[in-house]
Amino acid sequence: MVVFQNYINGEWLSSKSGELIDSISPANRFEVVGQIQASTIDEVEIAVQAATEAKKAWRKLGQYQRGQYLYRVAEILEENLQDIAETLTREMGKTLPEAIGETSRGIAILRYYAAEGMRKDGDVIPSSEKDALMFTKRTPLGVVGIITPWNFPVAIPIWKIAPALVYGNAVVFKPASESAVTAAKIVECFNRAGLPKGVLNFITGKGSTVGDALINNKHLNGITFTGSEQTGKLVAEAASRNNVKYQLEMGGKNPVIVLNDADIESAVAGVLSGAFKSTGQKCTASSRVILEAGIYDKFKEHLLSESAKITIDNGLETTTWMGPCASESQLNTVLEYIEIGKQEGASLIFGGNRLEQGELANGFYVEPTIFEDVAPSMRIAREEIFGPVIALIKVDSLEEAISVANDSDYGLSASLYTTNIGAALEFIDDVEAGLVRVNAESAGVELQAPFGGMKSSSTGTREQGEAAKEFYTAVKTVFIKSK
Ligand SMILES: NC(=O)C1=CN([C@@H]2O[C@H](COP(=O)(O)OP(=O)(O)OC[C@H]3O[C@@H](n4cnc5c(N)ncnc54)[C@H](OP(=O)(O)O)[C@@H]3O)[C@@H](O)[C@H]2O)C=CC1
Ligand SMILES: O=C(O)CCC(=O)C(=O)O
Repeated sequence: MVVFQNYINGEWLSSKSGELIDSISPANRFEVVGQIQASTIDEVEIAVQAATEAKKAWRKLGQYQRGQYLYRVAEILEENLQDIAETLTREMGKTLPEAIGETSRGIAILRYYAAEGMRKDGDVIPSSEKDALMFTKRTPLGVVGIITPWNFPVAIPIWKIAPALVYGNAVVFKPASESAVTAAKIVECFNRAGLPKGVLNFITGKGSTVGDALINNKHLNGITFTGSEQTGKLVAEAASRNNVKYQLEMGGKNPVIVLNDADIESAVAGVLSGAFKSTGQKCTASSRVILEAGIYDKFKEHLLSESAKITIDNGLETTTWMGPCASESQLNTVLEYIEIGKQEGASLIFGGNRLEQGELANGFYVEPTIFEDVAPSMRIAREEIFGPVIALIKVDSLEEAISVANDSDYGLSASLYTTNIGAALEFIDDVEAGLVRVNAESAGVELQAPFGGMKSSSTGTREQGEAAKEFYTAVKTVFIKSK
């Protein structure tokens, strides 16, 4: 059994608790992928102290030199791509091609932020005084706490750690327990790149203890979090209490509108991929499919025939299109929502069952599931399920479709399928979402563009691309006169 330690002040260390947590494979509950430390609250404090001690030298090193470290991490991650992608699939369940894609994305993110090392960190602003020089200069926050979920175990940690580091912050990183082995392997790439001690610290353990101690630590200068709305609220409360800058990425209930004039093939392909890839466990996953009445029957028929072709099995098998849910609790949530949908009076027209034939009985497999006759007020049309379940909703016009799409507490991603440019422009203008997609699926974000949502989906400034700088730095406005 491989045991993964914490990484604090440049050293891999076992927790003083002496307790370990098994990280199991969702494809087979009897396979333990590795064991992680059930750390103590004191160890969180030690990790924050290590970051606090390291932050000044790291800031003084300069942005260019910090970027050079990220290039080295990218190279090491690339050398280990296959192993890390396989670990991701074994630990979290998504298919190997998806895991390879995600790990490659992690490498690209590292290189993007490595190059930030050579980009500007301020602007010159004309002063009203003729002999003065006035400019802004970005400065790091100091110590940033990073808490990540299990659904993108490589990409999300990297899209938080890489900008945090290049902009000069020291980091304490607590990953989701369900994907902590993959996270440890990512941290090892930073270690092998020779990062100065204390600049990146990694601590595992339960969210309710280790995560709670981190978000309530008074020495943090920033907290970035991706996960559930419930935990996000706790992060916001703790950060507000301690006057710490924070950024939250939480849920979605992402609509896909398909108009009568849409290309059916492309709309069905987009819905299948957006709703069922990664077993629907993306905050950008499509969950409400809002169809104009004139295309409803044809779309439904094609969607059902394509859904029937989905192969479900262990993500390591080359023939698998969709893997298991990431955990037993996630599977149970999905099954509960399927029951809720039936009780609410929606019609189940595809799937709806746990899969338990042969080896599948040892894992957390569920069929892709499609409901119709779904009213926008039903819970399956309002609450985030985070599984392969979609609700078909019939509407009579674009205006009604946008109104249904906006009738949600969330506003992360929204798609429209149409060949009418006027309809596309109206949608772009009126839909309440941070990611607005036309003739493209709701999931899948580009690393160089801002990522985040409206309403309950996100709080704080955007992640990724250049936008990340807003969160990880503060602006100093400098004014200089010659005498
Ligand atoms: N926006 C997104 O991308 C995601 C959304 N979700 C949504 O959340 C639901 C539940 O998933 P779940 O994994 O339970 O999400 P959580 O919000 O519980 O977990 C996200 C992260 O927060 C940590 N955490 C948990 N409790 C606390 C706490 N009290 N203080 C500080 N950190 C904490 C977790 O640690 P630990 O793993 O140790 O509990 C994990 O690292 C999903 O069904 C889905 O709807 C989930 C994942 C990603
Ligand atoms: O759609 C994507 O690629 C990213 C989704 C995401 O960030 C998430 O599910 O947390």
